Amino acid sequence: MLTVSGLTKAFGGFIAVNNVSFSVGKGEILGLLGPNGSGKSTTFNCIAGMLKPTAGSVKLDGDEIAGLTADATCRRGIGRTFQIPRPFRELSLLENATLAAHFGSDGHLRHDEAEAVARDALELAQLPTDPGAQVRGLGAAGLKKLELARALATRPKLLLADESLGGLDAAEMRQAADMLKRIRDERGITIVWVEHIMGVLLSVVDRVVVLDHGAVIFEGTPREAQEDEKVAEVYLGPPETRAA
Ligand SMILES: Nc1ncnc2c1ncn2[C@@H]1O[C@H](COP(=O)(O)OP(=O)(O)OP(=O)(O)O)[C@@H](O)[C@H]1O
Repeated sequence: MLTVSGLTKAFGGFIAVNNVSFSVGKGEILGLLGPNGSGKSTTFNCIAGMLKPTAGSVKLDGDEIAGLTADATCRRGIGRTFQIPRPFRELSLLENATLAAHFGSDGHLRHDEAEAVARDALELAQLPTDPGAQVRGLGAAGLKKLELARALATRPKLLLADESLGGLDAAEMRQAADMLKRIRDERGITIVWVEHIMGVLLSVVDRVVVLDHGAVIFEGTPREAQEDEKVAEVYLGPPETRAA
């Protein structure tokens, strides 16, 4: 469904993403991993239209989308969450999700239709749907859920989830991972999940791509990733420096 080929992004003379290629099949959950600064967000932003690639191709169901704006990629069916949630804090949860539903439909939904889509998205993210439920008072996990609900309300076929585990405790991480899996299992939504920590992600994703210094250093199953020496080196350092 998504094919990234030779994706390159330079900031001046610095190449943040260097000739990156991978693909994601329909209904798959792909984990895009790598340490801080390895180029994950830049790759993600080139796919979602927040950045224009310097070179390369991004195809969604065979159509070239590299260089399209973020609005255009959203309307093609790419929904994304942001690492740092920035909801409209003065609006209710339902209003936040309804706005996202309107945005995702490019204004083609009636308000009651957008609200129905929003309720469904909030339910999927396990948030209250009553109009009185407010953003204030939500903790880190609640804000991450709202971020997910807003992305789902745009009715994506491909969900790009950015650092969904940041700031969560172990139980909340497990819940966040299970939620992404359920979204794929129940709705068939394809997911690219960007994360710098491997942990719980490996128990949920079908395949893993690991970036380091802007390049793909590994692609394979979660089990293969756990056994791969290059991946271990990137995450744990050279063998001689690791604790026994
Ligand atoms: N707008 C920019 N201008 C210049 N350099 C940038 C810009 N955005 C990112 N970079 C650099 O590109 C490299 C890759 O950054 P990127 O944010 O994609 O990494 P990341 O893997 O997502 O890291 P993190 O896990 O910390 O979010 C880093 O060295 C970063 O400093």
